[in-house]
This record gives sequence, structure tokens and C-alpha cells, in this order.
Amino acid sequence: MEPRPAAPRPRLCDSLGADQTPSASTLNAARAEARPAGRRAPAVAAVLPAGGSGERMGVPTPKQFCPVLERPLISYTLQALERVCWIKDIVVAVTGENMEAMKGIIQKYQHQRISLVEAGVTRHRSIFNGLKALAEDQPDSKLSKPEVVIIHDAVRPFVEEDVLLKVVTAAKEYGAAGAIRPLVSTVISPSADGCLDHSLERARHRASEMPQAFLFDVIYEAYQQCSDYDLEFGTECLQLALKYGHIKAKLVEGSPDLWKVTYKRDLYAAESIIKERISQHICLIMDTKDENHVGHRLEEVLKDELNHVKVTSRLPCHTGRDLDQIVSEQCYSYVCVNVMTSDFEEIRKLVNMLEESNLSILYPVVVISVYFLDYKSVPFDQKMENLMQIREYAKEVKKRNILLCGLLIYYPQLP
Ligand SMILES: Nc1ccn([C@@H]2O[C@H](COP(=O)(O)OP(=O)(O)OP(=O)(O)O)[C@@H](O)[C@H]2O)c(=O)n1
Ligand SMILES: O=P(O)(O)OC[C@@H](O)[C@@H](O)[C@@H](O)CO
Repeated sequence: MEPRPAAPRPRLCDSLGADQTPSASTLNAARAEARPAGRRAPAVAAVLPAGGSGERMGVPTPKQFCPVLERPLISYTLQALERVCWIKDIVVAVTGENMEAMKGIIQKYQHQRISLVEAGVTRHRSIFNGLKALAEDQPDSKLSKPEVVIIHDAVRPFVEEDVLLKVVTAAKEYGAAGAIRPLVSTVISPSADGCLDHSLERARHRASEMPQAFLFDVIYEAYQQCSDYDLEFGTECLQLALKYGHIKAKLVEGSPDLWKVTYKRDLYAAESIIKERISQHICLIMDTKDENHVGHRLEEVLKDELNHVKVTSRLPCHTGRDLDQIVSEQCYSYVCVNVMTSDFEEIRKLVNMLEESNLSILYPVVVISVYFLDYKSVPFDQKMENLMQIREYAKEVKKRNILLCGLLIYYPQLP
């Protein structure tokens, strides 16, 4: 059957984006170069359907725009795909009414390599629109047809490079590939009278998840031949490749985090996972090199008490290069231990560095500034005045997603 002539092209907005974040892409570029010699890396693009209304979430805002830690859910998914430098274009399908909101998210969180297309009235139609945008070299667009295309729901934020690489590599070989997970509940088939007709043997079946990947021509031709019924009611891209392209997708075991945010509980779960991930590293910054610094004792205690948390320490944060390294480690929790001074100029320096690093654009950064002051040598009112400034400063930096608090510990010098 001749493929159906392409429907009118979706409106393709300009690509939007900002400078590449150096650390993630540098790392990925190194990995990409490490690919076995002689195998040309396929040109890879991604299509993210994000045009749904999120009815099952039960809130007015479509779930892909619902905030998680005050940041829209879709921004986490974009960040996850942006970390993979060999994905050259990310096409997001959003409804016309959400187009401006999506552009605002891209600008605010400095997402890159993003192009926007109009969503369709169903998920398959949204995906088809994304594929059309990639299929045609448009003179006014940076998009070109990829060899392999990843399809990934915008509401699945926890996707890692390894599973993306697995499905892309498999798609290059098999024509199509998709992530699967063990079934949690048994699948049953009800009879017309609402009773059990039969159940499927759970061990012999799997849940189809995302990401999926396809040779571009395979999936694009499948969509072009797709029946209106499938476009309207279908939920499985792999099935389209099988039905219209006679391609049996390679199934790739995915990690538990590939789940789709569908119900409200999923938002709470996503927030917990993100909080857990960004609190995996605490960095102690001390204001002297003295090995008897109380900060070292605190470091030991934290290492003993917090088993799954990486605790590092740094000497005086006036060595900017040193702080650059800390920030490049994507640390979001800092404890500054000050025994020599209550002058919080050092804190200002640290906060400025954190802001310049763009860390706080993506996640809240916590800075706890602890002051140990000997009340015999430091008149209370003089130092409290200094420290009270921290309260006003904290209000100011909170607007930039940096949560700053001060802790004053007055103690008598040992005789
Ligand atoms: N017309 C549509 C419908 C869905 N999607 C996207 O497809 C993904 C998975 O679909 P689903 O979880 O069903 O999202 P919704 O349709 O929004 O959810 P609901 O069925 O609860 O309304 C989501 O990223 C959703 O935004 C889309 O791009 N276009
Ligand atoms: O049906 P929904 O729109 O909720 O989900 C769409 C897909 O994510 C879902 O069908 C997966 O099984 C992958 O195909």
C-alpha cells in the first residue's frame, strides 16, 4: 500500500535554547568518543509527546507542567535528555495553548536543542507531528532527519543515558526497540457480563514502558500508513512498527524509575526521588586550614551517621578554583563552618559562585552557615548585628532558589 501522503506539516516554532551546560555535556562527549572504533554513531533525535491534559491527575494543570520542587515536571525530563550529548534534537509536542508556557520553561531553565511542534488530539497524533517536523528539512529550521529517533513521554522524568543508549543501539540493529518492566499486577480479560473471562500468566508478560527507539524511516512510514482508529485509540508505538512495518521490536529491560507520572501520587513519588537524589552529597566548607577545626569533627560525624551520603570537605572557599570543582560535582547541600569570623562575606562569595554556576536554576541549593564564637572574646551585640544581616540576605537569595540559614553557637574557650 502506498504510504498516505503526509498531512499538512505542523507549525514548527523556532528552536529555542541557551548555552550548553559544560559539565554534563563534556562528560557525555567523552563517553560518546569512547564508542568502539569503526562504528559510526547514528544521528539521533528525540520526540517528546507533551500535549496531554492529564485527566487522571485530577488537577487543572496538565501534569507535564505540574511543579515538582517548584519546577515543572517536563523540565526534569528535558534535563535528563539534554545530559545525553549524542541526542542532537529534542522535539516537544505541546498544545497551542501551552506553547508560550513551554517557551517560558525553556528560557527559564536554559534548556537547549529544543524545538516545539503542535500536539495532536491524541498521543499518537502528537508523536506523528513530532516525526513530521524531523522528516522534512525545512530551510528555516536546524532540524534534519535522524537515522534513529527516540520516543519518550514527557512525563517520565527519570530516564538515564544507559537505557537510551540500549534502545538506540537495539533500534539500529532491529529497527525498533522499547523498554519493558515486570508487571506489578496480573492482567485479566473481563467478559461482556463484567466477570472474569481469563487472566494472563503474569510471568510471561511485561509492561511496555518508555523510552522507545526506532529507525526513523520505520516509525515514520508506520505513522503515515496508520489507520485513523490506531491514531485515535492506539497506545503502543512498538505495535505500529509491527503492524505497518512488520518490525518486531527488541525489548530492553528497563530500570524501576522509568514509570510514567499519571496520578497525583506519582507527583509525590517524583518529588521524593528528586529530593533523595540531590541530597546525596554534602560539602563542608571551613574557614581555616587548622586540622583541629571543628568542621573536621562534624565531617567525621556526618560520614558515620549518613551512610548513603557523600560527605566532602573543602578548605577556605576563597580559592575560587576549588569551589568550581565542588560545584561541578553537582553538590546541592553546603555547610560552612566558621570559627575565625562572623563576617559573612565568605557566605556571599559562596552564594555568588553557586548562582554563577546555574546550579540553583535547576534545583534548590541549601547553604547552612554555622558560626562558633567564643562569647568571652566576642561582644554579643557586635557580632549579632553582623549575623542578623544574614537573615535579610537569606530572604533575598531565596528568590533565586538558594535556601540559606545561619546557626550561631556561642561557647566558652576552654581554659
Ligand atoms: N493528545 C496527547 C495526549 C497525551 N500526550 C502525551 O503523551 C504522554 C503520555 O500520555 P498520558 O500519560 O496518557 O498523558 P495524558 O493524556 O495527559 O493523561 P490522561 O490520560 O490522564 O489525560 C504524556 O506526556 C502526554 O502529555 C500527547 O502528547 N498528546
Ligand atoms: O496510554 P497512556 O497515554 O497513559 O500511555 C502511553 C504510553 O506511555 C503507554 O502506552 C506505554 O505502555 C508505552 O507504550
